[in-house]
Amino acid sequence: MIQVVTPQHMQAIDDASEVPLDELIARAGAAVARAAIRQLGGTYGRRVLVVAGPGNNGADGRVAATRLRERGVRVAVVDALDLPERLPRADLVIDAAFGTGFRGGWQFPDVGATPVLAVDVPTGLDAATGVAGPSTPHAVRTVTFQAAKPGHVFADGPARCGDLEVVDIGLGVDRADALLVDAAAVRHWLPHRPTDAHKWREAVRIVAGTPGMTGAGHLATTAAQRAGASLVAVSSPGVDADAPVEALDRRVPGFDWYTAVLDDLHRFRSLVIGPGLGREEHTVASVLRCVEDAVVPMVIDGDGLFALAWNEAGSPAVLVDREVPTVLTPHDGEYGLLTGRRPDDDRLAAATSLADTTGATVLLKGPATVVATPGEVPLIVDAGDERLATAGTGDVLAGIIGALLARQIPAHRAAAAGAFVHGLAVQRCASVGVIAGDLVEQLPAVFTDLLATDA
Ligand SMILES: NC(=O)C1=CN([C@@H]2O[C@H](COP(=O)(O)OP(=O)(O)OC[C@H]3O[C@@H](n4cnc5c(N)ncnc54)[C@H](OP(=O)(O)O)[C@@H]3O)[C@@H](O)[C@H]2O)[C@H](O)CC1
Ligand SMILES: [K+]
Repeated sequence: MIQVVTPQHMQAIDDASEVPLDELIARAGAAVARAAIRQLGGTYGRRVLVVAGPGNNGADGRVAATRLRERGVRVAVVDALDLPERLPRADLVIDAAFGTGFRGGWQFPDVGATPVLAVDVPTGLDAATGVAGPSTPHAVRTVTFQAAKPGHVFADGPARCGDLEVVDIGLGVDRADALLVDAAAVRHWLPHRPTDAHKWREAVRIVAGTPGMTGAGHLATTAAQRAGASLVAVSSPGVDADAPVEALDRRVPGFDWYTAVLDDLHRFRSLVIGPGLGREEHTVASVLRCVEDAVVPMVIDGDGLFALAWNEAGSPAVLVDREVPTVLTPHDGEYGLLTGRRPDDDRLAAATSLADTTGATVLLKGPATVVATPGEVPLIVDAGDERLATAGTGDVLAGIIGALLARQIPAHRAAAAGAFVHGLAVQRCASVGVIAGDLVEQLPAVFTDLLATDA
């Protein structure tokens, strides 16, 4: 997995390093030159323009200019603080104006359609958050050093950075602030089905869907089945017996459905609660009883999160007291309900603080999803795309995570693996018109591909 380190932490690593700064800059600049040559597809006859600033980012760019000239590339270097009226023509612009030391108020020049290669970050992109400035260029490639920064992954980062290349310049990273989840990691986390398997061994209990929202129960159920649950039992409180739910259906009518759920919960390995449950007072009360008394790993999603938030004074307490893992899956609105404040631009900090106050695993959904658990290095999943912002996809994710928990994957990894698989599923879907059920259909192929690939 790629390590992600905050800019402040990277500065501390630099300061503590025995490698002199000049040497780090020499290595960084050489790596930028190599990336430029790859981008240009050669050296002969190629022209490069380096926009170089006054700090170390500019120094990286000037070293790259020297290396490129040595290879026969025609290079012009312009000073970012003294730009000429007309920029020299080029096949590639290297943005070495400013990196992590930028303090705003400087505009990157208009380079028209010429591709931009960014050194460390495209100028003006906040390396801590990924928020772009007014003139931050859209780079085709960004070369960064030793570790990715949160800014490469969140907010405007992916769109502004283009392809991200992380180059080893010989700094030892003591600890990552987060890890970017990849296929090799997820493959490693997925257990093989044991030879002594039986249908109760990886059984998932789901409480999801109500009259008018039975689809949520169906999506969570089929997703859990396709993600390897050996048996799924779903309760959709209040849904009458004629409603079309295809999975094994144990409907629980009435108010105090929690007793029925808790009574045979010992047979199950995980519980998913919340998708499409509704927000009635008795639903809230039943959810809270389940959270208090269920002694299996649990995913709380959708209206289950609302129930926790509704119980304003007690919501962290009811979670802190749980002795088995809990996974919360909020989007920004639900995060706001739970904490009283929507997450700010520092999404790693937002997920971590909710995990710390609740003791739960928090999966904060977004274009880059963060998974935080007390005592664990946060995981970032950027596998999906904007088509996941479609009704019902969250129900699918909750079902997948429920199945992975039932398969005995620890909560932190189960949540991240679930988000990763969910992201791969949308990538496999036809380009437009994706509905949540399509993700479920893709799951067998996603797991097959994951397990088949060597990496
Ligand atoms: N381990 C690593 O990742 C390494 C990264 N390296 C590169 O170093 C830069 C960070 O270098 P730094 O010198 O700290 O910062 P910058 O190059 O971004 O720029 C700071 C200087 O620019 C001045 N500045 C900032 N904003 C403006 C502005 N709007 N107008 C004018 N001048 C500006 C700033 O002046 P101050 O007055 O604020 O001090 C500084 O002079 C990192 O991004 C990597 O590219 C190294 O290669 C080492 C290892
Ligand atoms: K830059």
